[in-house]
Amino acid sequence: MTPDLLEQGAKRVEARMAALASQTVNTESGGRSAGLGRLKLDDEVDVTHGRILYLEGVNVSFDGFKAINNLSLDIAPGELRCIIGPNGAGKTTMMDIITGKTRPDSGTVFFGSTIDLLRYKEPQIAQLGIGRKFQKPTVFEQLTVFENLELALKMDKRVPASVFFKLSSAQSDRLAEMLHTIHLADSVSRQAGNLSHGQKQWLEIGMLLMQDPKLLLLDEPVAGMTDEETERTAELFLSLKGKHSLMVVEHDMSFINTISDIVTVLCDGSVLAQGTLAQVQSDERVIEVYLGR
Ligand SMILES: Nc1ncnc2c1ncn2[C@@H]1O[C@H](COP(=O)(O)OP(=O)(O)OP(=O)(O)O)[C@@H](O)[C@H]1O
Repeated sequence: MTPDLLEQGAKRVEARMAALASQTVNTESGGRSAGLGRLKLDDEVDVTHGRILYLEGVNVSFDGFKAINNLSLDIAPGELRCIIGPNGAGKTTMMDIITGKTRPDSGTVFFGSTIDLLRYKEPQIAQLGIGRKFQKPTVFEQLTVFENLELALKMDKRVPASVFFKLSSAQSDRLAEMLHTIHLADSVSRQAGNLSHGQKQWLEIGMLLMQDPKLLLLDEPVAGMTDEETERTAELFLSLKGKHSLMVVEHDMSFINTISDIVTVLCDGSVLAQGTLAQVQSDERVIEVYLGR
């Protein structure tokens, strides 16, 4: 990461942020930005160095307790990375750092080669194209599946009233395609509150995908799902791999076995082991702190 690259990246992002503030950016849907108020920054994430996410030497302490301890990790564009580790390993805190919820005491956190995430606040990081899915589904229960996805397209915090919003044909096509991707094409008119837990999770993932995130962080996505829902979620994630970069925190080993390429094991706030699931599962240190519990 050269100072030049850093400077160029920071300048580009700052220009876009300034444009957002003055509402002069050309976006889809008649001046509103597509997605939940997020700018489209398709050309802004420089992955020429082969990394969409890069953490180096990150430290965070809470009241003297080191939750993240010299953590270094990187993810390639289009990769589906699984993160496992015992309770308290620092998985959630790591995601909090990437998304700007928690500020590290020291270290480096980059989105691509040029965007220093530590310069930005949580909403700006979402605008840059990092989506996050928490463990519990959060959809608009009173609205239909279709309306939830439509809302994900049209909601724009800068535009107070969105009553004049009308889907373009490209957006309608995209929405229809999304319904298939998230296995909800047959439930388009159902109220979200009446969906199963797994279907709500898919719907929320669909809402995030409508914003076309570059990187999606997912915290225990299959917790509480039936076996069938878990299988379909695995299919969904495998279909997203390559188009999006994904970081998935999970405890469900059979799910990880189905979806993973590289698995990172976190323990005591840093990387304990990394490799294929078979490799980390046969690592004595991993068995001792996590798998052999
Ligand atoms: N805001 C906070 N204040 C104090 N301690 C915290 C805070 N956030 C996290 N911790 C501590 O940091 C450590 C790492 O927590 P974290 O939630 O990141 O772990 P985790 O790997 O996500 O665990 P789990 O699998 O149980 O969700 C834990 O010991 C936790 O108690």
